[in-house]
Amino acid sequence: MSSADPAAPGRRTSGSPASGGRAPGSPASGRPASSRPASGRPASGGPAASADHPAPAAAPVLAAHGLHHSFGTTRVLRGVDVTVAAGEVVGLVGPNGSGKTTALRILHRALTPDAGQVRLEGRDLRGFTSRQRARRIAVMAQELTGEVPLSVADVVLLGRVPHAGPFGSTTDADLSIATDALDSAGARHLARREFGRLSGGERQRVLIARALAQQPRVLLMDEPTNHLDIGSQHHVLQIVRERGLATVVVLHDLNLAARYCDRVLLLDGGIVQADGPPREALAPELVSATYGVATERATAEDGTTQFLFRGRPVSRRVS
Ligand SMILES: Nc1ncnc2c1ncn2[C@@H]1O[C@H](COP(=O)(O)OP(=O)(O)OP(=O)(O)O)[C@@H](O)[C@H]1O
Repeated sequence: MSSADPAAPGRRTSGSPASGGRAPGSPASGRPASSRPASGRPASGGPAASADHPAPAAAPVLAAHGLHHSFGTTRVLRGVDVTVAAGEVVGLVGPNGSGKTTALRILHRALTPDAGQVRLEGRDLRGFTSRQRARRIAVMAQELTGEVPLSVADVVLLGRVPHAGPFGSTTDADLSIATDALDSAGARHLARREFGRLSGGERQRVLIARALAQQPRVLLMDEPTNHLDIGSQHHVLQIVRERGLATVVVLHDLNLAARYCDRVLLLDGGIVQADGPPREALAPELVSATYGVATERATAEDGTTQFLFRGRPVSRRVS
């Protein structure tokens, strides 16, 4: 890839704990349209009405079943299923150490599970070459590799590498795609800056642009909003929704998960405690038991869900 500057040209619940409600992976847009905000960011940044988002196809693009994994003697995942369909945004939530990142890493083969299988487009993920995987799955990991002495434009163009021809040269199409990705992520003005000198939030936007430039079918994101200001958090998740990709996103902010995800998977102790529409998977009693904090759920004037955490400890579930 050249260092051309793209800026120049341009468990299942249906809310109940692990009880077998909807099958994991079933389309999640069962979330009532009325529960979605009519619009977003305060006036335009939330998810669009579900009518704007085609219902996810029944067949998942990416499906993991029966994942078990341990690090040494620590059992981290204990029979986890994760599925995501085209156009579906699945939120992976749960307390620190519950296994979210581990599950996400298994979904793109950065980690091989002790047991369980992952299928991409209906085929065993192990049958894909790394290049074939990279053409289909983009990952925005937690780590910010800030020491890389590359410009922002170069970092975003790295997203095009899996699509490059035999000589790896950057085409006009690559530049146009990278520019579009930078625009979408609100980072075009950063194109000529050195990546390693950006702020945490700026880097986050650039890494999102790189993932978009990859033009994947599946987007895996590990806490993509953790360095972003409130407005930017909404902006980024709105972008994610608009792209219509099969997306699995690790989030700590339950208000964001409720607002932007079609389906939420609540992990605790390596077990899926709930997998369903946010209204069900994030029922206050489930949230309280999972996080050990008194939780109330309110509905704001614009119809969005707002969690209130009282800070008062309550007994946690023992997984
Ligand atoms: N490479 C590793 N070697 C040993 N233990 C690990 C490794 N990676 C993760 N763990 C452990 O596995 C458990 C789950 O970690 P994981 O990162 O999946 O949790 P998480 O839900 O993403 O947490 P957080 O919300 O804090 O990011 C933790 O106890 C962690 O210390």
